[in-house]
Amino acid sequence: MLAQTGRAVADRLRENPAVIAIPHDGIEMFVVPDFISPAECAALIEKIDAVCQPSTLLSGGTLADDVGFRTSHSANLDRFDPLVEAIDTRILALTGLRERQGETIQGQRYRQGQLFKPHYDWFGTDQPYWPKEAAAGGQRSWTTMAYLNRPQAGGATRFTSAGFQVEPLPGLLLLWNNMTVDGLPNPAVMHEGSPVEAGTKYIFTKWFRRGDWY
Ligand SMILES: O=C(O)CCC(=O)C(=O)O
Ligand SMILES: [Fe+2]
Repeated sequence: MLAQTGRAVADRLRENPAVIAIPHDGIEMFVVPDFISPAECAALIEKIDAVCQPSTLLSGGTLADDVGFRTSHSANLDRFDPLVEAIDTRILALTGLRERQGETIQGQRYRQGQLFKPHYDWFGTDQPYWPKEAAAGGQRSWTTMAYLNRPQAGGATRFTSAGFQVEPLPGLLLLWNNMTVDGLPNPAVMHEGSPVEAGTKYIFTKWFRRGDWY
């Protein structure tokens, strides 16, 4: 099931001329330049600033005790906001995923010195949070993430095991499959939001579940 989802999305992305595959052994990753327009980036940044709160980690997880692990601010955007809805609709058309599989778009703001240490977006099924997540659509299949601006220095998304990084390029959508081609959690997709060295970094993330998130 997760293997099928992974393949269906990847096949659809490969057929789309606007999508660029990032070739890397063992990871399915793609980018779409200019997916978010400059006006949309600016509007999203305003919305993020208006509602963001200190970012959280999954409660009871092994990482939850490390206070310096994720020092950014996060904003759960209103999924019925017309701009958010429009972007959601484009991401669904791009990926072929179902609306109800998608978590609400979450904005992230990193000020100078802030970071998100190396982690997986997939859930550890041995973790205390898992029963709750299992009931809320289950495992995360695809991550979609867009850069809304470029900080003056730092803030790349570094794939720490795979050994490459994606630089914040405003408007760029980055997509990757959190699962292997066999539909199992992929150890190769460990990544971090590396520290912003100067300026502020704004992104959004939207994760997709195996089943219905809501
Ligand atoms: O800030 C980044 O570049 C990565 C963000 C991230 O990994 C996440 O929100 O799950
Ligand atoms: Fe992540």
